[in-house]
Formats: sequence, structure tokens, C-alpha cells
Amino acid sequence: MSVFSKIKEAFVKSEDKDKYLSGLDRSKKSFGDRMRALSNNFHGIDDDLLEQIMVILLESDVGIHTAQKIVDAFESNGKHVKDYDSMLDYLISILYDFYDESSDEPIKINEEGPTVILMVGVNGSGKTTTSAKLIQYYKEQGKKVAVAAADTFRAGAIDQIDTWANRLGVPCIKGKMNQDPSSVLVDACRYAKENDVDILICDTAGRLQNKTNLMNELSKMHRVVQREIEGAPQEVWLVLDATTGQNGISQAKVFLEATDVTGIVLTKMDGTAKGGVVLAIRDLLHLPVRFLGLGEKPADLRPFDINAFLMGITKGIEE
Ligand SMILES: Nc1nc2c(ncn2[C@@H]2O[C@H](COP(=O)(O)OP(=O)(O)OP(=O)(O)O)[C@@H](O)[C@H]2O)c(=O)[nH]1
Repeated sequence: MSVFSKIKEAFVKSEDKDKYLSGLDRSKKSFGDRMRALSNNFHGIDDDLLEQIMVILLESDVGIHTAQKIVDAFESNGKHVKDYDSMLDYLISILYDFYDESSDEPIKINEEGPTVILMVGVNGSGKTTTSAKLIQYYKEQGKKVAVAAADTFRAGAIDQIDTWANRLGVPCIKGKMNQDPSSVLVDACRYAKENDVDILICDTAGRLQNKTNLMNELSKMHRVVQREIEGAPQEVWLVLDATTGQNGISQAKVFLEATDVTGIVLTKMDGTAKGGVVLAIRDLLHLPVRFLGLGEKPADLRPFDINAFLMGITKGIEE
């Protein structure tokens, strides 16, 4: 079976396919629909086609460095491609190989006690909303969930997550405005241990004042959580706003230098045509994309699925 057939088969079986299709509609317009337009004038893989694919990738926010690598891979192995349809199948399989999910570790779960997930990222990236979405996601999996409101910096952040926690029926461990976020995390870890919580989601502050302060704050959070629960934090997820595209990647690099990030959550994918940023993130940050935010409601989060993503951004091709 060809790579493309496998992608398509996995997509058809996916429970999340409708959500991916609706959430990625804008990216489909910038990528899939524009690829489809190339069928009118297809003469095989020539310089003109390569240039057009390059432009479409750039306009989907894949970024020049990553787009060049993809076009090079496409060109060097594409001798067998004779018609437009097989060219598209082949391009999708190149993107699939490029993402290379086989190198990803599964999400770490602590079997002995609470699994601690630290949410980091700049203010406004969607951290608090994503924390709420994760509460719902893990609750639906039958897990006992609690949340720590450790963003003690932004006015309103504590109330925002507290309100979500109440609505979703999970405990919220919170501090006061301007309290040291690490002290909130200590209380939350102790609560989680005493109450047999499976998943503790920690909404932290997104201050990007300067790298040294950010590093100090994040390493302190790591330290205190580690002291309370062995092996914690099991996951540190950097929340990035997809609508900021390549700028988000520069921001991400500052966080990566400051702490051990284990995965990316890409929010607001429904609000952007820049879905190609997934490929740039993978190429430049070498981290797994763990979840996609495909809307504002708690139910609008989906585990990242490369098959569904690729079919979501190219579905227009099929119609
Ligand atoms: N359309 C859409 N909007 C989203 C998504 N995720 C978050 N938002 C919106 O983005 C805005 C910012 O989200 P917040 O969760 O408050 O951002 P934050 O990073 O927690 O911000 P701070 O609390 O300031 O750190 C809100 O209006 C959210 O509703 C998403 O996946 N899709």
C-alpha cells in the first residue's frame, strides 16, 4: 500500500475527521484549493511546478527554510510522477515523511501517582483556554483531573481558570495575585497526591520579560514540582498561537532555551490559513505537536494526528 493510501485509510477511520475538516477549512483554502488549481496546467515535475509549490508552501506559512527542504525532497524522488493526481498523492506522502511521527515518544503518564503537565507560553497564546480543554479531554478519558491556577501575574487569569474548573466540575488549586507561582504548584501537587488525582494541569504565567527571569521562574517551578512528585513534571507543553506563524517560532525558541519543553500545543488553528506552521515547528523545534486547538470551546481540542492534518489541509483536492 502506498504512503498516501495509508494516510487516507487512517483518516477515514479517525473519529476526529469532521472536526479536523471544519477546523482546518481556512488552511485548506490556502493550501489544498491552490494545489488543486495547478491541475489546469500540469506538465510534470518541472521548474515551474516546483516554484508554484514553493509559493503555496510559503503562503501556508511553512517558512523558507522548511519549504526548501520539502521542495528538494519532492524534486529528488519524483521521477515516477506522470499525472497530476499521482503528483498530489506523492506531495502528501513527502509531507508525511517530513513530519516523521515515528520518532515521537508517547505522552508520559505517571502510573504511580499524579501526572503533572506544565502549560507554558506567552500571554494570549491560549494557555488558559487550552488548560480548560485538557480538563475536558482527560475527564472524558475517565481520569481524575485537577488544575493549578499558577498564573498569578495576569489580572483575571485565576478567575478565568477557576470558572472553567467549576463548570467542568474539577478542583482548582489557586493562589492570590502576585503570589509566587511555585508556591501554588506546591499546594497543587500536595492536593493531587492526597486526593489521588491522575492528571494535574498547571496553568502558568506567560511573562516574557527577559530570558534570565523566565529561566529562573521556570526552573524554580520544575524544581518544586519535582521535589513534591517523583519524575514530575512529566510533560511541559508550550502553547503557541498558530495565527502568529513564524513569529511564534522565534518566541518558542526563547522558551526552549529556558526550560525542557516536551511538546507543543498549537491553538487557534481554526482562525488561520497558516496551518503549514505545523511543518515548520517540527523542522525547526524538533518537538512533537501534541494537540491542536480548533475552536474556543472546551470540546475544540484534538490530539494531533498527522494523517487527519494532511487530509484536512488538502481535502479540497478530492472534491
Ligand atoms: N478560535 C480559537 N480561539 C482560541 C483558541 N484557543 C484560545 N482561543 C482564544 O484566544 C484568546 C486567548 O486565550 P487565553 O486562553 O485567555 O490565553 P492565555 O494564553 O491563557 O492568556 P493569559 O491568560 O493572558 O496567559 C481567548 O479569546 C480564547 O477564547 C482556539 O483554538 N481557537
